[in-house]
Amino acid sequence: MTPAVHLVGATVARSGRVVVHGVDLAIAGGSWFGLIGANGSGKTSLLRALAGRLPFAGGSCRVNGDELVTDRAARALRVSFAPPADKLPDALRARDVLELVGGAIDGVRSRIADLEAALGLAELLDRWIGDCSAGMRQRIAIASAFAGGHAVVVLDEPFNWLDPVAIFDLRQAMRTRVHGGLTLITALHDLGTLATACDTGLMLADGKVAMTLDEQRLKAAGHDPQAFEIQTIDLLRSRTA
Ligand SMILES: Nc1ncnc2c1ncn2[C@@H]1O[C@H](COP(=O)(O)OP(=O)(O)OP(=O)(O)O)[C@@H](O)[C@H]1O
Repeated sequence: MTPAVHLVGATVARSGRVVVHGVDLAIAGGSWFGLIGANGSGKTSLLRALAGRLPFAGGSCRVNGDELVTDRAARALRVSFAPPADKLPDALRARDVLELVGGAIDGVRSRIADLEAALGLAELLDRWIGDCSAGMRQRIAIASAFAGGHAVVVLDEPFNWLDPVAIFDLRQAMRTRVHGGLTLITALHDLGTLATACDTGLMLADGKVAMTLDEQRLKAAGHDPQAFEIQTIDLLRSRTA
């Protein structure tokens, strides 16, 4: 079956320096892919390029079979990406942001009804972003990634700043969406979520693939998250030493 996302030799440069070197990965439709790695290992650069927010410097990037490596605009249309929560404009309300991304608010709310409770959105809609806490901004940023009804959604560390209840509820709601066909790609620093919620993934180190996490490996990780955490931390330490 054609992967929802297929990268071959994907390369990304920042300020003229290559920071993602020839990454290969294939993500099945209707699955949750987790990207892990040390600070500065290239996760955000790779995800921003996939979502058309940065150019690729080389390689191939297919989305549902279509080659889009040189077409940033097409990637941005096909792959939704949550804006960085701290970059949301203070002078807008949550409902303005959601309408900018997804059109009339009633349509957006029906599209994200299953996430509304997890994100506590009803209480946020009319709040000015300038008056929001970091966790509230993160809730709005995540809601906006789903507002357009995309089938492929990229979230860069979505659980940052969220309280434990929101993390639990959002993880469950996103898992249910993945069962329903969503392809979800997230950078994560939380190995527990990787082990228990993701279907596949990989570890980046210095912009290169350091470990591929296939379905079998993550299933085993889900059965013994502690052992997985120890092995993964050891590998992360050895790759950043
Ligand atoms: N705007 C930028 N301009 C130039 N270089 C950048 C920029 N943003 C990131 N980089 C560099 O690109 C490399 C990869 O950074 P990136 O943000 O992709 O890593 P990351 O794995 O997402 O890190 P973190 O876990 O800290 O978010 C780093 O060496 C970083 O210094």
